Amino acid sequence: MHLLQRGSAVHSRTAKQQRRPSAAAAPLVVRAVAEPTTRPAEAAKRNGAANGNGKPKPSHFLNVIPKTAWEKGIPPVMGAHLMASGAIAPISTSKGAGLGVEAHQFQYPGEGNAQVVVFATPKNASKGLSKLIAASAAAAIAAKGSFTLVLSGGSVLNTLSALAEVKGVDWSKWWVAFVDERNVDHASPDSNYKGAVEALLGRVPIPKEQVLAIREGLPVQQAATEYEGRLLGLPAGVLPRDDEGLPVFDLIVLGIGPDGHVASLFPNRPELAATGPWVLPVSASPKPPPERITFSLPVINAAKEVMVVALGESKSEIVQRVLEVQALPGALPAQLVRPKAGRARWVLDALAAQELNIGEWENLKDFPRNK
Ligand SMILES: O=C(O)C(O)[C@@H](O)[C@H](O)[C@H](O)COP(=O)(O)O
Repeated sequence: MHLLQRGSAVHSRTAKQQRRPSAAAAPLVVRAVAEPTTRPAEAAKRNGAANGNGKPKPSHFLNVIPKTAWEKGIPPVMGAHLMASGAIAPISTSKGAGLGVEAHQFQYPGEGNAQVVVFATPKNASKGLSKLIAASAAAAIAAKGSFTLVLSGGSVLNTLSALAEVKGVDWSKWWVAFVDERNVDHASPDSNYKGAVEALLGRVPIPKEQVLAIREGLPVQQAATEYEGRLLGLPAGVLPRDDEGLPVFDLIVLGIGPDGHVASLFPNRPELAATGPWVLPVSASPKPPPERITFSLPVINAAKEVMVVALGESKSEIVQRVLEVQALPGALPAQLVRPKAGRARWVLDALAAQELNIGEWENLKDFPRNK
């Protein structure tokens, strides 16, 4: 585990903690920010309801997997729950529309590589994130002479603007790709590329040929294939492959949507189960615009490091659900972000973290909530 910079608090849940309740690991709190404004009683009530203790929960907490969508069962790539015995849980134990879910241990492979970093304010988070990214870049450049940064769209792009102020960055070694992109022209206000240029790329001297934007004006399937082709063509010194042939990006920075989507991997959609292509076309996206391309989940999880950035009160509910509430497989794509050999970091501000019960994560009797 790594400790992070001043002004933030780092929290981890380790696989060891979850498997061996008697061997609690020491907490990794470096420096606490102002206590989050969690109201324990309300949180306990909500969490209890989410675990099927008989209390109804509001409809927007329901995780519904339409049976018709997965006739042969939920594909394993979408995540399977491990039971306390270590066995993989049955596909769904939902008794009805998400109510009364059976108790399973909330535990996934790679759990020990996850950290939550909480900054006091969005400004601190933006600065802190910039330093984390710059540190990842420096490490990658020292190790392999290049740094591959993969961006998503939405509000996270603005958060990256502080990166342009960081001193001593060797921008000439950076390569930038997009974990998802809307299938629109670069000049469109919907373009993630345009957002990234305005927030960061237009302000730093990364060579233009090292910024991989979507090709404009193609049908979405072709746009995905063409983008994947360019990634496949990158030299191994820039984009190495793992033993499964998947690309190992140095850092993927994700935002998160209110439904738990990351990149353009939306809940209970077929793209979540894709294991072949690196880049997938998405049509009829629930978040506009309707056509997008997205990295597959295995490509995201092959990265050396993934950061999920969530700032502000509007993200607090989904952050709490993803980090503390067991979802049915596929219901919360963000819960499936678990780099198989790398590290996952959640970068939050105090408002986004306010519903979390971080203090209880060390309480092995009540967390994970498996009763
Ligand atoms: O292009 C996109 O739409 C995304 O990459 C998407 O995954 C985004 O990151 C989240 O929806 C969060 O977006 P906000 O932070 O703007 O809510």
